[in-house]
Amino acid sequence: MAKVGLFYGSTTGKTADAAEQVQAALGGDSVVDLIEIEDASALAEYECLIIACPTWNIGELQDDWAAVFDDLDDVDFSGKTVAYMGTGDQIGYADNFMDAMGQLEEKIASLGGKTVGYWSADGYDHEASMAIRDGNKFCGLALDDDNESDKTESRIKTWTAQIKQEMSL
Ligand SMILES: Cc1cc2nc3c(=O)[nH]c(=O)nc-3n(C[C@H](O)[C@H](O)[C@H](O)COP(=O)(O)O)c2cc1C
Repeated sequence: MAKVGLFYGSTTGKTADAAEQVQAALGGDSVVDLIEIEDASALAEYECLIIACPTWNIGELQDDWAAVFDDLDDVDFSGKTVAYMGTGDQIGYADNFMDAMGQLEEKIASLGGKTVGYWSADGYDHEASMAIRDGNKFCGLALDDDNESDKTESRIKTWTAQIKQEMSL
C-alpha cells in the first residue's frame, strides 16, 4: 500500500500536534509520512495526501503554505485523493474560521485533486467560512483548540475512521 503524505504548516504548534495525532490514528509512520511543507514539488510523490493548515492574520494561509501557494500550480493533482484539516478560532475569528483550509481545497481541487473527508459544520459557532461546501459541510476536518480542545481527540478519531475508508487505507 502506498503511503499517505501528510503535509503541514504550523506557526505555534497546534496544527503540528493535530497532524501527529492524525498520523497516529491512521496507523503511525508505516502508513503516514509527516512532512513540514517547504517545497510544493514533494506533494507530487504521493497518491494520497492530507493537507493541514491553520488560518492566520484574519483569513490568510499560514506562512509556510503562503510561501508555496503559487507553486501548487506546477503540481499535477489529477488522480490524487486529498483530505484537508485545519485549526482555527471560531469565536475570535468568526467571520474567517478555517478560511485557509477552504483556499487550499479550492486551489488543489481546481488542479485535479479529488477531495475526501468532508466534515459536518453542525455544532460549530462561526459566522462565515471559506471552507464551507454544499450546504453545511466543511471541506475537511475543522479543529479549534483555542475554544474546544476537549473535542479535538474525538473529532480526530471520527474523521480518521472516515478517511481510512475513503482512502482505502
Ligand atoms: C493574529 C491571529 C490571527 C488569527 N486569524 C484566524 C482566522 O482568521 N481564522 C481562524 O479560524 N483562526 C485564526 N486564528 C487562530 C489560529 O488559526 C489558531 O490559533 C491555530 O490553531 C494556530 O495554529 P498553529 O499553532 O498550528 O499555527 C488567528 C490567531 C491569531 C493569533
